[in-house]
Amino acid sequence: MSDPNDDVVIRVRGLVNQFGEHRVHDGLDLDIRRGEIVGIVGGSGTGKSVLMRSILGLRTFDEGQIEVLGVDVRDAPFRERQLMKKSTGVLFQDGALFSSLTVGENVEVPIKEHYPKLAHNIVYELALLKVKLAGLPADAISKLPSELSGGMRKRAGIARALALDPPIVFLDEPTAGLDPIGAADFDNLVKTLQSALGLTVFLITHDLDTLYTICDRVAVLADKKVLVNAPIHEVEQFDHPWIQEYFHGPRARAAQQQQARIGDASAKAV
Ligand SMILES: Nc1ncnc2c1ncn2[C@@H]1O[C@H](COP(=O)(O)OP(=O)(O)OP(=O)(O)O)[C@@H](O)[C@H]1O
Repeated sequence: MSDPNDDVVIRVRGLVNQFGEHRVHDGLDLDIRRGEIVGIVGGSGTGKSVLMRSILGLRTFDEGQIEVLGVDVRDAPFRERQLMKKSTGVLFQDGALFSSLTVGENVEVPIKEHYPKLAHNIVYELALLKVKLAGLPADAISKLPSELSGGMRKRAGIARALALDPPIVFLDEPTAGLDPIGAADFDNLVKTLQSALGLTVFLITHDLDTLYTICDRVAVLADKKVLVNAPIHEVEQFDHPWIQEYFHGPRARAAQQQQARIGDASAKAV
């Protein structure tokens, strides 16, 4: 199915997900290209998390085909699927850190799982590197998640998602529960990681500021499909009631104005 020369790193075709009588996805297609931050939006219950879990191989979908980095997430041999797993880092909505482990130990979990023979001091150094990459102070490595603020816990989650240097990361509502300054800081971190590491980012969000500030494309889930997957200014023009309400309501206008102010400030700074 995939052309090795194209730059699509996640390819979803004809995806169907159904729970009993309830069909959540019905023939959903989606392409995500290397190095892009793609915001996944849609009303509550439109199946954003189910889509993410399907791509990650955490849910057995009912029909369709999904490839990540050219590997069929369902039908490829076990070894290839394991390699694919190493190539994807995930930050779940609640952070999903082990509460009884320190931040460093949390980051070490995937490293130890995939490289069980690595010397302890090297595992520690790698974990420290990821903690710093996520913008945490070095001493956060020995803290328990409960000793950190919400924003710092999200950063610890990012450090763990980056533990194995994956080229693709999945973020589920990363700015939910953060105050506006914390959310903007987190957006900056994601953007910086994208440019520094060339990361591809699959980003589920309801946060309009995030969509306007850092997303290269926005994919809208509605009517059991991806309605549109395009730069935000094209998405805004798409003729669909949910899109019109979402992108032209008062919250969207505030986000657009904020984005225009940022644009003006950077133009003046040049
Ligand atoms: N394990 C499950 N069993 C039954 N129904 C499920 C299951 N997982 C998800 N669903 C249903 O699938 C639909 C999509 O759920 P999903 O969590 O993907 O939505 P979402 O778009 O991420 O929503 P939100 O924005 O509210 O987080 C919902 O109606 C949900 O109830």
